[in-house]
Amino acid sequence: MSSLEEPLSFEKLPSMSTIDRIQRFSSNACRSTMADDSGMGSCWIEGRNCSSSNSCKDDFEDENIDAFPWRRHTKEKYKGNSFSGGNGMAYGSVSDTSRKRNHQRSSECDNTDIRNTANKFLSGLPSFVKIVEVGPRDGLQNEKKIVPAAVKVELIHKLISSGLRVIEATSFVSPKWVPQLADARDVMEAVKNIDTARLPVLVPNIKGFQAAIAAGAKDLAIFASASESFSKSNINCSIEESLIRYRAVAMEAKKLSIPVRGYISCTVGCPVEGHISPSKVAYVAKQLYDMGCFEISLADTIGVGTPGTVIPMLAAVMSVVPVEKLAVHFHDTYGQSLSNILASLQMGISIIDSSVAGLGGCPYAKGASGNVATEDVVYMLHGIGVKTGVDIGKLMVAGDLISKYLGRPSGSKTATALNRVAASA
Ligand SMILES: CC(C)(COP(=O)([O-])OP(=O)([O-])OC[C@H]1O[C@@H](n2cnc3c(N)ncnc32)[C@H](O)[C@@H]1OP(=O)([O-])[O-])[C@@H](O)C(=O)NCCC(=O)NCCSC(=O)C[C@@](C)(O)CC(=O)[O-]
Repeated sequence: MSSLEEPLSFEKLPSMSTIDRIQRFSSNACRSTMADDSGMGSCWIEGRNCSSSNSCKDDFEDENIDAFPWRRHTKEKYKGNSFSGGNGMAYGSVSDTSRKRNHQRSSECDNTDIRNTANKFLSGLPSFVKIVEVGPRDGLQNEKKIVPAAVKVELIHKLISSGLRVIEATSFVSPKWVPQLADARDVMEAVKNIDTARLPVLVPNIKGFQAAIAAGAKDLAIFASASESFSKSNINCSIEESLIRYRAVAMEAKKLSIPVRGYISCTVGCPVEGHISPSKVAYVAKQLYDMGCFEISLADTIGVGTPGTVIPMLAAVMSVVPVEKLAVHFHDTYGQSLSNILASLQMGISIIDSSVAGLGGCPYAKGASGNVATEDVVYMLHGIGVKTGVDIGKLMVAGDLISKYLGRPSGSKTATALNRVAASA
């Protein structure tokens, strides 16, 4: 553990005694009254007399500080400092005392066994995941309060500063349909010369394509659906009609060597049609792939999926499109995004869409809530040893900017927790 904003990774395994305790959770466990700010949840310890909450708490804290060193770290390193959101290394590393104690513990147990077990579950994961940040587009498109182009541009700059290398900037769609993005040309004009990140924009048809190219877009995305009803409500045409439009866009883009990403909405569920069959998704994915999309993002637009529905859908799509061309795009309506992402990684996916501060939702998908928060995705990925190139502290600065502008707290649990930890230090 080297910094406040880094999760406990499997390389920094908790001691065997801590794991033993966790495994000994049982229904007759006693609950301490300690207020928990560790991210571990409440203190449940089997077979202990916790009538004295202090002894339970002290004991727990002793263990917990080693398993979750940012608590000690926070207390020691943040005295008098406010959270800067800077580079992780600036926060130093776990205290020597803590390290010594960890060392003693590891000699008491067989850490090789623990490591082997961890590797069994995590070794198949990609070493690096490309995050496609969709906050400025998907994140904002549903916001009623119009965000000025200058704020959108500042947000994009801050996201780039955090290390993100693909950021969806805006959409060239009808301003009557999506008023929030009516300033697409202004945003694109302001960011078109950025060469440190790719800034794709959504286009629904040739009109949008022409406007995007004229404004300086160098990366495009087209968006189809696996649900007939959603296609109608989102882009006012059938799936087949949309594929005809998108083929025209893809052909024009090819002439200019402009890469085109394809989206498929409602890949597991539709607000009108309910369950969507994996074969429908595979059909649309193959069409997008064949028309030249370099990447296809599979969206759970209303966030109803679980690994139980996401895995069969991915399996169907992977039978017609190479897995390295696939991305996943989860909305967190039912709190299933991270488990779906982990399942997707285990299936070989290494491209994940997410939105800073958990902003988002499609205006034409009733009940859809925010996208999975980028901070939460980065926290989990770093915690399981997957690199992203993203500095979570700097990402939180971007999240703070837009959350403050919108006048509401971040939708990211990680950002909320880290801000709370920093504030209490
Ligand atoms: C596709 C249309 C345009 C069809 O809309 P329509 O009304 O059927 O189109 P139309 O061809 O009849 O044109 C109507 C008006 O729109 C104009 N128009 C036509 N095209 C454009 C354009 N490109 N840019 C600007 N203006 C355009 C056109 O010029 C005309 O203007 P008017 O003559 O009335 O003044 C409309 O339905 C639309 O813009 N839909 C976009 C909806 C949208 O952006 N949804 C959110 C993005 S998708 C999403 O969020 C899901 C995703 C990708 O994140 C993944 C997931 O989670 O599922």
